[in-house]
Amino acid sequence: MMHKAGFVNIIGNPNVGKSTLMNAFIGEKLSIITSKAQTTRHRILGIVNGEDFQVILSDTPGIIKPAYELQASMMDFVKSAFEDADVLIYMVEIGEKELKDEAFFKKITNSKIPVLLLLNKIDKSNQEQLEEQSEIWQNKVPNAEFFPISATEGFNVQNVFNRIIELLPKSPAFYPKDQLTDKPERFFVNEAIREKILMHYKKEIPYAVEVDTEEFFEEDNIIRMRSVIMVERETQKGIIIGHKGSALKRVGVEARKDLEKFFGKQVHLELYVKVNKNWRNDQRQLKRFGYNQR
Ligand SMILES: Nc1nc2c(ncn2[C@@H]2O[C@H](COP(=O)(O)OP(=O)(O)OP(=O)(O)O)[C@@H](O)[C@H]2O)c(=O)[nH]1
Repeated sequence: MMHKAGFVNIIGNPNVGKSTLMNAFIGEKLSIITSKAQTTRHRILGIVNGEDFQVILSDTPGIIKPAYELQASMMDFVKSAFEDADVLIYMVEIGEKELKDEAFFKKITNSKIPVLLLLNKIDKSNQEQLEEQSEIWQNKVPNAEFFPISATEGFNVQNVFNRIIELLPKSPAFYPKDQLTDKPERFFVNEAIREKILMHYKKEIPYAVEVDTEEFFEEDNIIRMRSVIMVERETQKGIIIGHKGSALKRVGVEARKDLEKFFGKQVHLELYVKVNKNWRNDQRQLKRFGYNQR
């Protein structure tokens, strides 16, 4: 039996649905999803295994013009997406007319790697709009194969996946077949907590937050975790904690429930909040959180 394996990188503007698609492929909630832009900060590797294939997916942060150091290093992850892929997925959404970064757009239209152009969220459109946008995008990226999809409804998702398998090179697997991701367990703890923070706090708070899981200790029946929520200012700390600790408690309870599902085990999660001034602009700290590869 012929075995195929390779790397698929998903790129596109913030909030178009890249994480949702990756999770639809994988069938697990690996990448956090919220309705705020810039949810994804890292490249996340997700692996879909079949008897005769292994698809290794990277979900990249949305394309943005960097305004501060964190964003600059996020864009480094995106650049690296062009270097190691066998298939590129370029995702746009209904209503989107152009890519903000022209240099980047050129890279896609000149790509030597096969490009699948996915027009996502078609569940939100009518037939007329769908036809109009399909034409616009096919003209803009003539080198790509075009698929209208709905990542949340699962429309056309299987066809895209089948096409990926066809395009992958003949190769043995790169990772053990029972592996789902290259990220350590602590990473998913951080992400689960960050998801709740994105959901429950407004404005600049989620963007000023980093989560670091300092302890992850697995016993027979329970996993004990301790995580610190870092903010940039004292005022933000107060907001995160909330009146009599109620806001923080809600984050903890909801994250714990998700983590219990994810790990299939009882979880004890201890959360605390710490002020860490300016972490987003500090090269050394960004490196420590795994952002900076320069
Ligand atoms: N209606 C509709 N909404 C969708 C679809 N796919 C994703 N969304 C929603 O779009 C929002 C953003 O989805 P994400 O998957 O986080 O987007 P992303 O491109 O990974 O975002 P960043 O990480 O910020 O780059 C979420 O609210 C999703 O539920 C779809 O097919 N239809």
